Amino acid sequence: MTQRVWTEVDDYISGLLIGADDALDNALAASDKAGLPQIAVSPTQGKLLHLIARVHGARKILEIGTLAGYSTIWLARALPRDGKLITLEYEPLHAEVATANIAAAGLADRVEVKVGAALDSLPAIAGEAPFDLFFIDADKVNNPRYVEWALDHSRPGSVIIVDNVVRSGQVVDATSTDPSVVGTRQLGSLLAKDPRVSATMVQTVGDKGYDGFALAVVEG
Ligand SMILES: C[S@@+](CC[C@H](N)C(=O)[O-])C[C@H]1O[C@@H](n2cnc3c(N)ncnc32)[C@H](O)[C@@H]1O
Ligand SMILES: [Mg+2]
Repeated sequence: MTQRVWTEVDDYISGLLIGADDALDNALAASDKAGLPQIAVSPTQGKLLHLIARVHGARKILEIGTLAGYSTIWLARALPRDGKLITLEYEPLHAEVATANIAAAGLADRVEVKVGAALDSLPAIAGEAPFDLFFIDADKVNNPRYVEWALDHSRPGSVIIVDNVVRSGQVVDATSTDPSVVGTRQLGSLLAKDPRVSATMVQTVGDKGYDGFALAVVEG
């Protein structure tokens, strides 16, 4: 199997089950126009996030790593009208593009974009806890700290999803000095050892290439 086949199959699935979507398509176009990197989740991954949030009945979501708000829109659409999503973004330009995209998607009443380094923003939103669902997709080196914070600000049954945990397969390399790989392996150890959580990691292929995500549920 090659990248060409993975992309063709993802295109087939997107065409079949997602289709054209003005808010999401315009969000990606605005992201490209502003020169933001093309590192959002794929449409099929975005819909997976949306479906998990719906199945879970999430009312309060924390996202770390907004970019242009593509995954934010998918997740926020799963919320009830009185639900809330807080998303943390380091780059002011990314936050500006995301804020416009979220407003254009009709979700400004449910979404708050906070600008700054996530570790600096987290203490200020502790009062919003517990969150029902966390989507962590920012600087991978800090993933262990983000998940620790999530565990401390969750409830039994809260869901934690961490994106990009496969690192092109480098996650198996215990000798790696790549900070993202080291952070991901520390995250894996934390998920394995912490009795507060039960987790798995799933490898994925698609139009984003070879990757994977971690899915965890907070124990009762
Ligand atoms: C992979 S992108 C997020 C993609 C987005 N979740 C989506 O799928 O549409 C990662 C984002 O995290 C942001 N970021 C990186 N380090 C951060 C930090 N320390 N705090 C908050 N955001 C950070 C980057 O600026 C970037 O916009
Ligand atoms: Mg990602």
